[in-house]
Amino acid sequence: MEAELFPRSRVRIAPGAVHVPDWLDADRQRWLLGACREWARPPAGLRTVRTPGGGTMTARQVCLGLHWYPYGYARTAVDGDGAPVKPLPDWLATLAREAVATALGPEAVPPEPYDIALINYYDADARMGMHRDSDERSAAPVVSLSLGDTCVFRFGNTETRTRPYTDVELRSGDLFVFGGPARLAHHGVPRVCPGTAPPSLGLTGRLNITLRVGGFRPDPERIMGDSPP
Ligand SMILES: O=C(O)CCC(=O)C(=O)O
Ligand SMILES: [Fe+2]
Repeated sequence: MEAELFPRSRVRIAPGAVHVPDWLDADRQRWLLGACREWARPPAGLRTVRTPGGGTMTARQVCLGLHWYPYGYARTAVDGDGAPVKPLPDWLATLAREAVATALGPEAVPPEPYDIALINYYDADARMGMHRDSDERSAAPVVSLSLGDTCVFRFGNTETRTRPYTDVELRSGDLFVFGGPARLAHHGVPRVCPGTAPPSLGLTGRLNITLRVGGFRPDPERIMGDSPP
């Protein structure tokens, strides 16, 4: 972990997109990491995501609340072991609301509860291409929490996958929230910086947790999309 002379300050990266450095203290990071390790176990645990074009995502993923697959949501791990997705605990939904209030202000906290978490694990070579989080039906802000290795997080625009964008260093404990006019901005992770996790955390690699509101009706088994890859 790098130690600055001055603490890093919060930055509004774009209207509706705010980076809050060091939002999670060391104890909360450890707690969250312990929880991620449990969620990553089968059934419906950490998996490699296959894309419809025949490729695989380099970040591996586990979901809570609803299961994301390219490109929709389901109640079971339709592209994994088929088991029911693990529930999203109330404390994590509450943490998401606190995050939005901190980053964007209390008026930006959505009325509906956060009901989806996507947890991505990046090893030293993993990255994530520019994309939009557009499979949800709600406009509620996306909350992103980072643990472990630092990464370069690229936050772009709603129109194109390319410039203009801003590269932000996300470190262990950082919060990033994007909502309002930034909710559908393209973003990605071009690079992880291996060996930069705080040694006391005990994680090799990087974990990112995004919390989202699905905005789906309670019933159907497969909520969007057609067949899994
Ligand atoms: O790992 C990150 O910081 C971003 C993850 C992301 O964009 C996603 O899960 O959709
Ligand atoms: Fe995303």
